[in-house]
Amino acid sequence: MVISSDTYIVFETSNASGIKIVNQREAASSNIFRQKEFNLQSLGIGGLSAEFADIFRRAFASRVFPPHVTNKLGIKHVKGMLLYELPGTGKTLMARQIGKMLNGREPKVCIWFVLFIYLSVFHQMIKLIAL
Ligand SMILES: Nc1ncnc2c1ncn2[C@@H]1O[C@H](COP(=O)(O)OP(=O)(O)OP(=O)(O)O)[C@@H](O)[C@H]1O
Repeated sequence: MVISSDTYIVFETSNASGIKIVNQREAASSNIFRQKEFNLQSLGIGGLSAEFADIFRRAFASRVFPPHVTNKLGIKHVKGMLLYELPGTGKTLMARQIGKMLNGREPKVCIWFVLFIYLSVFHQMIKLIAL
């Protein structure tokens, strides 16, 4: 084993140990997925495994690497995602369940953003009709 100035040593403890390691945030990998089971059935989501895998790959894959790795590789985390599909097909359900799984906040629909999208599409349609 070779230890250089680029070597990171990450200390981990088992949950039952009661020991909390602090001040190694830069080196430690994200623990948002530790002991989280991605079982869509148990989350009450049916038939969206492919969509979930896509969301996972795009939004969360980069977050499993420690910050020093993502910084060096210039990887930027995805911070937002626009889900689009027909009404009632599980977009909100999926966002809500993923949020719960990550101990995040309840998803909110930004009405101004939705309005902006509608106006943009409307504007494009007017331009097409005018041609
Ligand atoms: N794949 C699914 N598995 C289980 N329940 C689902 C699924 N898709 C939709 N539902 C149920 O149907 C209802 C509507 O779903 P949801 O609100 O997530 O749809 P949506 O795509 O966000 O709709 P909208 O575009 O109208 O906001 C919810 O009660 C949800 O639990």
